[in-house]
Parts: sequence; C-alpha cells; structure tokens
Amino acid sequence: MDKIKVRGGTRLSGKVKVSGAKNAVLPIIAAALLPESGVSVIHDVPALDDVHTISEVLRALNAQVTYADGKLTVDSTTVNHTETPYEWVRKMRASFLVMGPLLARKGNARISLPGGCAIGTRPIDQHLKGFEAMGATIEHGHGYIEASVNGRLRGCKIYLDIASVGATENIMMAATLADGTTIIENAAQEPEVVDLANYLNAMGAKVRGAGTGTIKIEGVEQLYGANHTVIPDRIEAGTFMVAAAITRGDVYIEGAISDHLRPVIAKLREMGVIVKEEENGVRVTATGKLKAVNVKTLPHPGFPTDMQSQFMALMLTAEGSSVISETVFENRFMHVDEFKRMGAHIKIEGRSAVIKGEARLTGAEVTSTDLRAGAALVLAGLIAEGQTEVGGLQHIDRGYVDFTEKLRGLGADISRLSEEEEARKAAEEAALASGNVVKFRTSYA
Ligand SMILES: CC(=O)N[C@H]1[C@@H](OP(=O)(O)OP(=O)(O)OC[C@H]2O[C@@H](n3ccc(=O)[nH]c3=O)[C@H](O)[C@@H]2O)O[C@H](CO)[C@@H](O)[C@@H]1O
Ligand SMILES: C=C(OP(=O)(O)O)C(=O)O
Repeated sequence: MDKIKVRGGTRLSGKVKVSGAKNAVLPIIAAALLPESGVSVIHDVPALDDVHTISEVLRALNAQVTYADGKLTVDSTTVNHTETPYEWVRKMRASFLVMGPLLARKGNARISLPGGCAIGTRPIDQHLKGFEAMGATIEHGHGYIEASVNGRLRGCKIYLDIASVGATENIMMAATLADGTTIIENAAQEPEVVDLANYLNAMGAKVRGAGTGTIKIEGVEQLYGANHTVIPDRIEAGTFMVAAAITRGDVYIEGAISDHLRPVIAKLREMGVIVKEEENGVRVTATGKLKAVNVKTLPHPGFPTDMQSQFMALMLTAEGSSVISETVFENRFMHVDEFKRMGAHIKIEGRSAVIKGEARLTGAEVTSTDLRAGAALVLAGLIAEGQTEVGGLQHIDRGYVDFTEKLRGLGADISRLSEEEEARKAAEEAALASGNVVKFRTSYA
C-alpha cells in the first residue's frame, strides 16, 4: 500500500486550485440516470476514486459513461438493469443514491444495503420512508433492499426526522418524475443539494426551494440529458485553509466560495487567522499564536462534520484547550488515537473531545481511518517534528485530487511512495551509504 511521507516545519505559501466537489458530483452522476433521451455532459468532475466507483455503478446498469480531462459524459438511454451489488455499495455508500432515479424511471431498484462505516452506523431509514410515502413497496432480504412501484411514484409531503443530505437528494431525484408535487420538509440545505437541484432543473425538472428547509418538486413526464458544471469542493477548500493556518502560512485558495464556507471562516477568524474573501477565492494568512475555540458540528449552515478532524489538528496548535462536539455522526473520533501517536493530548467525553493546545507533535507512523481523518493526519504531519508516514491512503484517494502534489506546490516537504518504490529507495540509499553503488532494476523481462 502507498504511504504519504511528510516532514514538518515548512510554512506553506502560494496558490492552490480547488477541484469539483465530491459530494456534489456523486448525486449528480446518479441523477444522470434519469433522462430517457439526450446525453449529459458534466464539467469540472474531479478525478477521484469515488467518481470512478459511481461511474462503474452506472455502467453496470448499462449506461454509457466516458471521462476525460474533467469532463464526464453520461448516456442513460440504454439503461436496462436495476440492481447494484454489494461490491459497489461497500466501496462507497453514495452508490445507494441510484435508488431514487432507478425507482422513478424504471419502477424498481434492488440495491445492496450500505451497512455501517468507520464514522457511524449511517442508517437509510429516511430514504426508505420517503420512497414508501411516494407509493413504493420496500422489501429487505439477503443484504439487499428492493423497492418497486406500480406505475409512477406519487407526489406527497415528506417530513424528514433528520435533515439528511442523502435522503433529501434521493427523494428529490425520485420526485422529479413522480405524478404530482412532492414537498420535502426539514430538507438538508447543503450547497451540494442546491447543485443537484440546478442540474435536475437543467434536465427539465421543476425543483424549487433547494438550499432552504422546504423543497418543492413538481413531477414532470420526462427529463433530457443536460450540461452542468460542478461547484468547487468546499471541504477540500477548507482543508487547504487549515493547511495554511496550521503552518502559519499564506495561501490563496482559488475557487473557494466564501458563502459555502461561512462556519469554517468564522471559526478560523475566531482563532485569529486572517481570511480575506476575494472574488474567485479566499486568502488565508496566519502568524504567531492562535486562540482555542469550541466547535459543534451541525447540518449546513452549521459547522461541517467533514471539517471536524482537520480543525482538531489545527486546535492542537492553539493556546489553551478547545472542545469539539460531534453531533452529526456518533463515531467520528477515530483519528484521536492516531493524533495521540504523534504526541497529542485529547480527551473524549461522550460525543465531545477536549483538545489540549500547544502540542509538541512528533512524526510517527499513522493510519487514516476515514477520508477526512487521513487529510487531518497529513495536516498534523506538516507541523510535527521529523517525519510522519500516513497509511490507509485509499480513504484520501476517495475525496482529494492530487493531495500530495497540491501541498508540495505550496512548499510542503511531502511525497507519496508505493511499497515497491520505498523498498527500492531504501536499498539505493543503503548502497550509497556503504559506497557500494549498484543500479537497481524495477522489473525484469
Ligand atoms: C456523499 C455525501 O454527500 N456524503 C456526505 C453526506 O453523507 P450522508 O448523506 O450519508 O449523510 P446524512 O446527512 O444522510 O447523515 C447525517 C446523519 O443522519 C443519519 N441518518 C441519515 C439518513 C437516514 O436515513 N437516517 C439517519 O439516521 C446518519 O446516520 C448521520 O448521523 O452528508 C454528511 C453530513 O454532512 C457528510 O459527512 C458526507 O460527506
Ligand atoms: C464522510 C464523507 O463521505 P461519504 O459520505 O462519501 O462517506 C466525507 O466526504 O467526509
């Protein structure tokens, strides 16, 4: 398995460009299953493992999907399968987002039950409650959920018990082709929900109110493939904002949309970080001591849980103790033990963590437990004394495009090595040190 090696101590500076948002593009690609005619062309699609996974899900349903240079083309006119096996849902929970489009367009869908993951149990009851309210019959068996409807889904009023992002998106997609009007109350208000609604409307859907707690969807007879450009990734942007702050650097994050980052900007400013909102990005500068703050994760527009572990890394450098309350996922503190391996003092009390500031971090071998935890460990490595080796990169690859390269572009002492490269490098170094210089071949014919 690959590892990221980072040596702490460099102040980051320069410019970094944000890629398209993972959490926007995944539901958008699922929604590309809806049109019965026309081709969708989606721009600014990040080259992520998750994008590859959802593309494979669509191909397994018999859609034609091509990807090159950030442009993804989907032709769903040929879709004739309605089953998504465990293989794909296990890799990425967002695969479950094809249920709404399949049910709306084909009248049935058989999707593997996602199961829990490293950050929580993550049930899907709100998705299913919505589909049932729209007239679908739901059956569970052999690890699968099968949903079917006689004729079309019916528009109705659905109150979500939790403002779930995925449930809002799945129900919204299903409702575009339903008979009548659907109203989702206590809907998720994340910018990615708005981006999905914009794409659906570009295909001919009638979605109003996305970005508020009440979304109204008037069902239409048919949708048509459309062009769409994905919004920049606010979590990637936030991660680089923290990278600038943690190294007391000066970084311009091109493409970051301030309005999507209100809670992150507010908390950085509260800590004493300078954040300048510019027309096409934000500039983050930090020097000297930062103040401890308290953070509570909440659905948008609250502080995003996907920024929690990166902020924990930053809090380790503040003066005094900070508290994080994680209210979105019940088990999103797995990175704490990894931070402790680097010398951090963090105490978990129920769903809160108390983070002691002014930590003297030392480089260590650590493992990513989820996508954001992996990024946070790299951030901690940027300020640790000596070398940090971060493993479990399959998590980081799900959600960050060229993470190592982008950080190196800002001056970080960072590299990514495969096990093979690492062994070869070590042998070369040993040979050089002994004066016995030999040429190593990486392969033999
Ligand atoms: C691909 C994608 O967009 N992923 C994001 C999405 O995940 P996802 O859409 O899975 O997150 P949800 O908003 O659905 O989950 C929020 C909370 O609601 C609970 N829940 C959810 C659905 C349900 O039917 N029942 C239920 O109890 C979950 O277990 C969790 O505790 O939003 C999360 C919360 O901002 C982010 O961390 C993820 O990065
Ligand atoms: C939790 C995340 O993603 P997912 O919902 O795809 O697991 C994330 O992006 O931090």
